[in-house]
Amino acid sequence: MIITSIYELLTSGTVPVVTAKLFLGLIVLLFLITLVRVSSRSTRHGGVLPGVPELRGVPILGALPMYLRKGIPHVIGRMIEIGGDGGIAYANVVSSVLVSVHEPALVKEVLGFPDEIASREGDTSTGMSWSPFWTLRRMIGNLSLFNYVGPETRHQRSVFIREFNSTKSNREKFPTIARLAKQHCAGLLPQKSGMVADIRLAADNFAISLWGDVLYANPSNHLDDNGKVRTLSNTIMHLAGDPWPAIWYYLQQAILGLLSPGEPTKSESLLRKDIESVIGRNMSRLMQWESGPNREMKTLRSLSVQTGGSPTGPLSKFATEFANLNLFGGHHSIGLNVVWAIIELGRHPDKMRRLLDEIDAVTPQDLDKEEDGEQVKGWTLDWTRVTNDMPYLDAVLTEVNRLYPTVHATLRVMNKDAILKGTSHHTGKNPGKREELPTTISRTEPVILRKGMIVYMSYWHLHTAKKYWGEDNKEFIPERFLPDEQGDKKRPVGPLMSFGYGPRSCVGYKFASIAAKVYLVTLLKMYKVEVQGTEHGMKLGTLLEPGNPVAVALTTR
Ligand code: HEM
Repeated sequence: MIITSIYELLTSGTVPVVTAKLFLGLIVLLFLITLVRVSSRSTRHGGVLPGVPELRGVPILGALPMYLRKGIPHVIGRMIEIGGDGGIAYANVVSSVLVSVHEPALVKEVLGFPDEIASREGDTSTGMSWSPFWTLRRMIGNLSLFNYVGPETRHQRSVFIREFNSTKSNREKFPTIARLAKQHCAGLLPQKSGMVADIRLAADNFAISLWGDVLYANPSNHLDDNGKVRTLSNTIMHLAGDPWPAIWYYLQQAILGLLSPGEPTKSESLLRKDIESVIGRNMSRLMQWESGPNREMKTLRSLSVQTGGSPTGPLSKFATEFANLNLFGGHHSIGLNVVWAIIELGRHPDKMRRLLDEIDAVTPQDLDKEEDGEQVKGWTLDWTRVTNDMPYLDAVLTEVNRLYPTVHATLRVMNKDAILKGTSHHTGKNPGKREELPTTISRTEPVILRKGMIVYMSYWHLHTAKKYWGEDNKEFIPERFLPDEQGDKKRPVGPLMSFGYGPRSCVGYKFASIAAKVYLVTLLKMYKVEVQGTEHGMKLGTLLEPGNPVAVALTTR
């Protein structure tokens, strides 16, 4: 409230501009001094990281100006450059320490740490955390599996895995995925061929509709309230990856004492209200469905029942948390997979041809089939054929996830001091039997990661570095994942972690992958797709996205 009043006063024109600037400057100075004091309390460790290259910034603030101006992906990129073959570098941001670990063996070691040693949020009791997961938690309302730690996590993961990563449950969801993919693709061409569509919007809408149907029996989830789910999801995604909400939060919570730790700000509360209204509307749909003649249990209810909820009525705590999380997660990852695949296939007509041949082979035209009791001509998608008989499709998606990992980086905040064991090995290949990948780490003493340090790991770097992938590291070559004509796999295959690694890796990727595959196959089966323009750019924000909209011209095949 005070912030809003100050802001209103300063922008009302009643205070001279110079006074306003001086006043704001004073607040920022006050904030930075407190930031230095508080952060130094949480990361007091002297000597920072002996022997590890430092990305130097400006006095006192360190890399903060770079972080605020260019974003964290840029800071990570610079640390990777200076860290080189050592696989590790650091930067001070005021007196927080950001570390980049970017050598596969070391990354696996950090991602393998249990929660008590390293977690996504770290200690948030000071009200300050650079971790985007801390901002995310305030926006989507308390906890989700992303920030849970402790013994309960294992049970939660197993429930998710059963529901989204198991063959049995994805096979059950397959008819819904295939039906919605057909409906959405057909909807792209209401009147005439040659129409241009925004493929990002189209694929996101499919994904939102799919989640709506699977969770709540609401396939029009993408249309309700003029596409509110997509807008909300975009807002959450962009705010979570932006450092400013963390700074403003700290200013309001720790300096001005306007909030208790973890309490959302006014704008975060408004966002939460919007989320609640979307979920409330979806819950009414679910209740309607459950009171109807259909006996099939929707996924959200199933998640609820598996975690102690009753078969009707309010959801279990776990299922409610997932409903919140789902507003942010799940849509973009499916949509982006499709968009990058279309961009790259558009750039490589030979690879598009090879994929089309495979699609046509598994979806013969003029197949006589029965739909709603009538014999119709058409094509159909079959679970077994998509999952077993489409190796090229699989290779295309794997290559898309290599070059464009939607989650391009992650972080862990150290909760305790821990030795990075890999750094005690010396130069050479495959030191000990701990790691299969070549490593060039050369160091005389091991690195000790200290409590409070924030360790970033760039999946995108691991996926595209020349030293792991060879000379054609940046090229789109799905064939690298297939055997050659002699049945040999000759190309070097480096580290692949698009779905994370270790005890907190992705629990939903198989569902996401089958959804992206089915939509892609359906789109390419129905239309000749021509990507418009060549410069789509690449934006490393919270997720890895194209920098510009991707328009495609569609002609019926
Ligand atoms: C192409 C699609 C997807 C990609 C690229 C992706 C990627 C990832 C990655 C990289 C992580 C690990 C993050 C880290 O190391 O900190 C992760 C974790 C997670 N993912 Fe996914 N994901 C996808 C789809 C999904 C779907 C559909 C769900 C919904 C069920 C989901 C739910 C989660 C959850 C809950 C976690 C946290 C798990 C834990 O902390 O134990 N993901 N995902």
